Amino acid sequence: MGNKYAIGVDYGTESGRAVLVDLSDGTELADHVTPYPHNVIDEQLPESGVKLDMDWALQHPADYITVLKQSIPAVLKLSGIDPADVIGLGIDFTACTMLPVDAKGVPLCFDSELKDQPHSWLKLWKHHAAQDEASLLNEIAEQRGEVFLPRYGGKISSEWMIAKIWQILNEAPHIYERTDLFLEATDWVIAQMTGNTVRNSCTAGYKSIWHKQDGYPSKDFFKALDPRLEHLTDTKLRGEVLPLGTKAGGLTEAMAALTGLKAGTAVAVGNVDAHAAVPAVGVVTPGKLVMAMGTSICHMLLGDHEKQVEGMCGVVEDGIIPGYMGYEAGQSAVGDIFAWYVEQAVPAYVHEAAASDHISVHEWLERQASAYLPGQSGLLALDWWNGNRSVLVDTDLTGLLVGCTLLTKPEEIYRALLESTAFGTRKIVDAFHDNGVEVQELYACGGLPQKNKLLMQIYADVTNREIKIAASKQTPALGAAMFGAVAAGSANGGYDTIVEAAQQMARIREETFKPIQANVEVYEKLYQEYSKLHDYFGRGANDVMKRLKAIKEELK
Ligand SMILES: Nc1ncnc2c1ncn2[C@@H]1O[C@H](COP(=O)(O)OP(=O)(O)O)[C@@H](O)[C@H]1O
Ligand SMILES: O=C(CO)[C@@H](O)[C@@H](O)COP(=O)(O)O
Repeated sequence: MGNKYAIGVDYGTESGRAVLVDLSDGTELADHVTPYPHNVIDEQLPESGVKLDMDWALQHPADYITVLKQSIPAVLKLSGIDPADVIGLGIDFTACTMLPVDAKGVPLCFDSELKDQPHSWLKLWKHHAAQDEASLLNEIAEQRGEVFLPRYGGKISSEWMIAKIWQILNEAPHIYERTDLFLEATDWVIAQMTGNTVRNSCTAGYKSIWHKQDGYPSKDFFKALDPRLEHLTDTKLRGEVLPLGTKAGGLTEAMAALTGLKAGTAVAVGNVDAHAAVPAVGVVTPGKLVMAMGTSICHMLLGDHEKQVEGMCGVVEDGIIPGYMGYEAGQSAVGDIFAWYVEQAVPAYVHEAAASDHISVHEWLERQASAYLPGQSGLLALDWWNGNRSVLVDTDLTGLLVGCTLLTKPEEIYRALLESTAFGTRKIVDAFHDNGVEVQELYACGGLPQKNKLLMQIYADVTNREIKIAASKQTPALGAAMFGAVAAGSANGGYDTIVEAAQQMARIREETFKPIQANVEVYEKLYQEYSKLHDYFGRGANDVMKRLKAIKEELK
């Protein structure tokens, strides 16, 4: 058998990327990025211009097919390989990114009667408008002593499936009625590729409160939320839940024509972006926390036992690597905070200086900020520009910057924002480690480790741990390709397990970031201050952030 290949497609927040990988050693022969034509829809619906409320974030499902149509032929062409040698395909996605579909699997937003109605659209992971439903769900689950709650750190997030579905039911009952299935976008794309609608155990476990042994929460629980939800899991959430790496089916003739691949090519069940990245950096055992660092951060960790950790996103058996408990935590905004600052708050002279140095504003600010020592700016920030996903699990929290004076410079604020996100990660690392899920080493992948060395050094200093960096620029896509190879199986030139695939294909860089002791000591002091602010504003001593939000909403 000559060389065999797999393609992984990573569906991020703003674009989809395909990577074509040699299965013998993980070499990436080609990659291609397709920005979503409609990007994130958070102000008004396409065509109709219907305005969206605060905290909404939608996407256009057709954009995902555009990614397949553009990026797969592009990687085939760039690599020059014979498409018949591509034996497996995998995808990974942001999550919970969900949509309502009709009995034929067609998104309701494609229906001309419904397309002007926001709830018929696909809700992106960072759609945060279902907080009321999430809060009530948590209250009811706690009162009833639901056993699932501790598995999700004590709180179900407004980003996840049940809160989003409930919001649709509350605000647009007719859309709920018209829905045949609520699907994760990752499962919908797989259904388009294979003609088979199946759910994957990763999104079902982390985002839809599904458990390998117990299944979904009871009908009684759903009835207690709202009698109309009583049969949700047998009806609109029905469907087989398959483990990661399972073959969902073969590529359809229509998709083969669209992509240039062979019909029947093995396609793995869907996966989540951050989770797919874990085997792609070679992590298949406990103790190693993988950070997928981009617009947000997802923190992924394996454990031998199910432990309770405050505010984690969840622990799911086989949720990342079969045979282990997969733990997830996260920060809802990281790169997004830096983007906000660069786009909304940096003075014109900085943009001009960056342009004249032929570097990006981020790079200019990083260079200037690198000249400061930890603590030298006198600034401290809370990283809640898009709420707090772990450990407080509260999307109504907002950002904070303390210590500004008339002498404060943009690069000092930029540095304080970088540091605030590192403190947020430290909270998560401590929450795991102190609750018996050990964190010995950190691994980083995603866009940020490639873009900002200062950021990575700050993370090493704040967490006092060495950080290893993924060699691939498209780590989740590489992981998705590895799962595609597992779906194909060794008999076809792939692999039988993800562990075997990781042994052959995963790669990290030689360069690592090691903590610098002098920095560690200053950051320890700053972290103690961060923790005081974190608890004061985040644990109810002063709910000013929520009151400000309420006043803003009243004035809408
Ligand atoms: N030099 C930089 N330093 C820090 N952040 C950056 C830099 N350049 C871009 N970013 C941020 O990187 C984020 C995009 O990360 P990336 O991993 O490419 O995307 P995604 O999260 O969609 O997968 C954006 O939020 C952007 O603000
Ligand atoms: O929430 C998850 C995974 O559970 C992510 O999909 C979400 O944070 C989006 O990730 P990106 O920032 O687009 O890489």
